[in-house]
Amino acid sequence: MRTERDWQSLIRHGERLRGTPLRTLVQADPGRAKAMALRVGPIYANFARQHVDGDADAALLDFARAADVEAALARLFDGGIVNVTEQRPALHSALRGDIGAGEPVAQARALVADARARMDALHAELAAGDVTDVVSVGIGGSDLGPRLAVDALKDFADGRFRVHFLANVDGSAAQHLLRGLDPARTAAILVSKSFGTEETLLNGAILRDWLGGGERLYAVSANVERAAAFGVDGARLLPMWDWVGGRYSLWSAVGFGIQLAIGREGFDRLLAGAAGMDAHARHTPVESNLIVRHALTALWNRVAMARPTAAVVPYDQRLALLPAFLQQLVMESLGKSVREDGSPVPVPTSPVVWGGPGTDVQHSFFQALHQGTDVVPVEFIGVAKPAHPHAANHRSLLANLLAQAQALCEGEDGDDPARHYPGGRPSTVILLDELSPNALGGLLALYEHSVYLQGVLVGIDPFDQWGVELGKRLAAGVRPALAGEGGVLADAVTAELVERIRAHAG
Ligand SMILES: O=P(O)(O)OC[C@H]1O[C@](O)(CO)[C@@H](O)[C@@H]1O
Repeated sequence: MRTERDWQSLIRHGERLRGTPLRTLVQADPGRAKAMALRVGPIYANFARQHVDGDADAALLDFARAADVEAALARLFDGGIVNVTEQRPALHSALRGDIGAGEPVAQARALVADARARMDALHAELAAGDVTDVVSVGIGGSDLGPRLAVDALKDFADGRFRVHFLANVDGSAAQHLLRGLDPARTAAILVSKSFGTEETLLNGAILRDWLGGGERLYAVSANVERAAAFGVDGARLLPMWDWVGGRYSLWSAVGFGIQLAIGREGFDRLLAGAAGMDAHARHTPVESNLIVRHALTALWNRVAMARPTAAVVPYDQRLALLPAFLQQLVMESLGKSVREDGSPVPVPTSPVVWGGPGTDVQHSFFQALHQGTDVVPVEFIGVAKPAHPHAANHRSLLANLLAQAQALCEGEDGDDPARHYPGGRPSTVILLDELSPNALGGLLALYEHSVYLQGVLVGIDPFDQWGVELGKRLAAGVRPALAGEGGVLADAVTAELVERIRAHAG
């Protein structure tokens, strides 16, 4: 656990640096552009426009060493109990490579190999039939990662299946999706680790009825009994395990939809990219470890510079869903107020993560980034090589990315206050050589491990999500009231709102 003194050192460096404009730091040292950059395989990251100097950097690295991040990474990969409140390991790395050691990891890997073989068999069975469309039904971690990967990698689709996603319990989502599909040529995969998630069960029931039975109904779950009770044949059930967190699960059978979209080889390359990042995380000293640098930068902005939000802006339409994926990964993992031992966290935790694809968002929220009263650190993501022939568009896209990052940092003085750009707004630029399955795998693994280390640095459990439970419990009481079947609702405001809804629900 961290001590107050450690935090004070970072906070003091933050206060000191507030007196030195970011652009002064950047302009004073032309070597910074190269010195503060790292490359891991197809992923290059440049931190030169973070508001950090040599002394602050040294303090951050000291902080990481004092928290023994290397041992923490070894603990993660080797199956240590890193999910303390649930007393579990978090073995997502065992889904994609052979980085870890020890008996729990070996056992996990054997289960994973078996699951992959079953995925291949079901894939072959589906491919041999006349199914053209597959609907992956799930929410949160059982949706966001696979949905992002299928969308981001559509240039790599083998064309055999169209893969769709259904998450929201709003019936409009199911209605609009199914309107365009033929039940005779559609299969559904119900993806739910718990098989107890209300949204997935309700949408799953719509799909089961619409398909006319369980013949083309598949599931991925750790709860075999509940899936069977729902009507899923054991032969069409793929496994999940409690040692894989939902938001870290796209590499498992939860990503079956990804395999159906881009083929077994494409899925393998996605996993290989993540495994490459695992190896980098495990074997690279802290000062040149991209994961450590990324995590320390996030910690710096949140704690030392007290930035309450963080924006993610991919300049690539194929990564439009990345901000939504990162919202769950970061905010469900780090949105905690107590440490593993139950004591209050002495510093602010998860930033509010938000964002959208450039250049679109330049025409919506960038005004506030440039001239608003809050400083928002931005993570820009660009892809060097396009997957289309429109070279002029691609140059424009990347020119905008580079110009925005420069403008946010440098600003521009103006006599007219309305036209003055204060600058001093930090950003990181991440460049992928191309948006391949391998590069996407590496990028997502980078974020996973950075979030884990941010949890370690703060002392919280990044693998639980108890905060989501209360609302779910209360919804169970409100539902009958909405149907007019409930008793008296204890909360007067909720009761009033129920009455208003019932007056118009029809
Ligand atoms: O896979 P399941 O069990 O349906 O859970 C879906 C999602 O719900 C959550 O538990 C949050 O409500 C997430 O952590 C999880 O990814």
